[in-house]
Amino acid sequence: MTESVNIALRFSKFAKLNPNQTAVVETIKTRRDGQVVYRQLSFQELDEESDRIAAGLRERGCGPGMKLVLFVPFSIDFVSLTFALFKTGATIVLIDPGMGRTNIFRCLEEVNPDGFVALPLVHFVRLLNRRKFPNAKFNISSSCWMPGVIGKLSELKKSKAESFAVAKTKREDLAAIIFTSGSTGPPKGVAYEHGMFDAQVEMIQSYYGIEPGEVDLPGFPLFGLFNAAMGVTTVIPEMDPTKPAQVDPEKMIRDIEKFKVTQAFGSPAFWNRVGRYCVENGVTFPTIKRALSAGGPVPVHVLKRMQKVITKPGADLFTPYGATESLPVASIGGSQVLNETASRTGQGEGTCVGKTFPGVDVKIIEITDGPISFMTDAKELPHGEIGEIIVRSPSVTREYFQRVEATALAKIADGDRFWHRIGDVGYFDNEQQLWFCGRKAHIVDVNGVRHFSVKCEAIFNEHPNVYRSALVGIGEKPNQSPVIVVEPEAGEFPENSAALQKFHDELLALGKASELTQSIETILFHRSLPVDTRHNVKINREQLAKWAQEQMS
Ligand SMILES: Nc1ncnc2c1ncn2[C@@H]1O[C@H](COP(=O)(O)OP(=O)(O)OP(=O)(O)O)[C@@H](O)[C@H]1O
Repeated sequence: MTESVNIALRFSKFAKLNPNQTAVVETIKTRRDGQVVYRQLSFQELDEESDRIAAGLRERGCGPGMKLVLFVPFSIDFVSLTFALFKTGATIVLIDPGMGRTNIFRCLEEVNPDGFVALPLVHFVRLLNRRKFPNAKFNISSSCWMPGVIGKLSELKKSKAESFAVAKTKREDLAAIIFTSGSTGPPKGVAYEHGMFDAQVEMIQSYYGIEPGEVDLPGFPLFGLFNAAMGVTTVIPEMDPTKPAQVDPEKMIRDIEKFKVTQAFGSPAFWNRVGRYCVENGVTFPTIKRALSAGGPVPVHVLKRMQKVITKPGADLFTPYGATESLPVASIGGSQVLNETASRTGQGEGTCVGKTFPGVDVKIIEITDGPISFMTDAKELPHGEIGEIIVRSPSVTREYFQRVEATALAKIADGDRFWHRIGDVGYFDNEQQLWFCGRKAHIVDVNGVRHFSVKCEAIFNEHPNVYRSALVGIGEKPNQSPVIVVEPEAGEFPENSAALQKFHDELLALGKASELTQSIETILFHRSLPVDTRHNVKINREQLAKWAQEQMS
């Protein structure tokens, strides 16, 4: 008999062995006197609660083959509902609330869900648009009763679970459909099989040496689920996970100190804000063993500040590299970046994302736009040459949900296995370290010469008054005009023409001094570059190109 694979099984197994360890903590409210009220569940309580919810869901007809949209905020209920759904064998559809109404509707219609496990407000919107979701009959409200719902979460929590058994999910069964952040084109539904989540948990835990009993503050909800499967306590941060750039550092510091957090995950925008506050106020994190940051390159200034904040010997800020479709791929620690690779980044060599995880294969192939059906059609490039990054591992996803064309563009068959084209460009150096040079869609082609965004921007980012910059191309490939759009550091925006001229000339001189950026003659200043809604860090260069064109005309 084949063994069942499901991260809910990992979680339950740990809960049986360590029933009293705290599994999840959430903030309920802050009293008038400033005292914060928390709610927490032990592993046993979370396991039993998710069993009862799963039994209640199953009683009402939920099971394998069903696709249910889970739309509740990151909370204890989110964690117990997710494990309950995994236990029933149903497929969870996860949508980022930050992706905007139009995208949310488009994604939901595409999935054609069998129902919604959601907040009353979501049910209200569902009711207004019921024709768009013809199959959505299995609807559960997370709080009050709504028309068309067949149950409430509070009722599910009272179900009898004595004889409940977890569905026998196989490695290839569909566990979840998770949408990409849509920073290059519309978001796509990534089909996650149970075996892929399981491999992800295994790889992340063993690579970083994450031990049961640790305490994590995950700025990104998916990490909360992995924690429970690793025996790690989750402290749900009091923040809007769709707005990491606006996180309140004081609240993060409060919880990191109170719960002696050993690990915290946040996008570079999260650490930028927290790190600045900590350095300005002399705050350090002596309990943190590892901070993690992903979603885009982590700027050197962020790493430098965090190095002052994370004081435990041997502790570091790591920057795992990967994507929704393929996580993890590679990783590097902030101290290695600062000691060894940052100076090369400043000279335009790209961002070093480190060595690949054990069990992950990465190749660099010649850059092409169309689909590549078989690996025999791809041309592998030697070390040092920039090409498309492709990846193969047990956690890499096989397809986009019902998107044949997008799947064909992103996957390459290789015998009975396959490779994922991550959509990024980069190269391997002689020490087998992977360097990220930007997204393939962001290459600017100047008379046939490819300009890679991350490499070129780094030259301008060396100016002390530049917070970040973005390379955009005006016109059609291969004859685009390159433009660099600069967001100055706070308080450094050139407010008069003399300041503007000076800043402009300094940047132009920097650009002219490097072979990579010699052709860039147009420099524009922007107060706040448009960024993605999930990590608040990926610059929307498509939108910015239109803005640049308007400015120039
Ligand atoms: N450590 C890192 N350093 C540099 N870039 C990173 C790092 N981690 C992730 N990225 C960038 O983020 C991308 C993955 O982003 P994500 O999966 O959130 O959605 P997306 O790819 O932006 O969505 P879409 O495919 O819809 O545009 C990677 O391909 C890479 O460009």
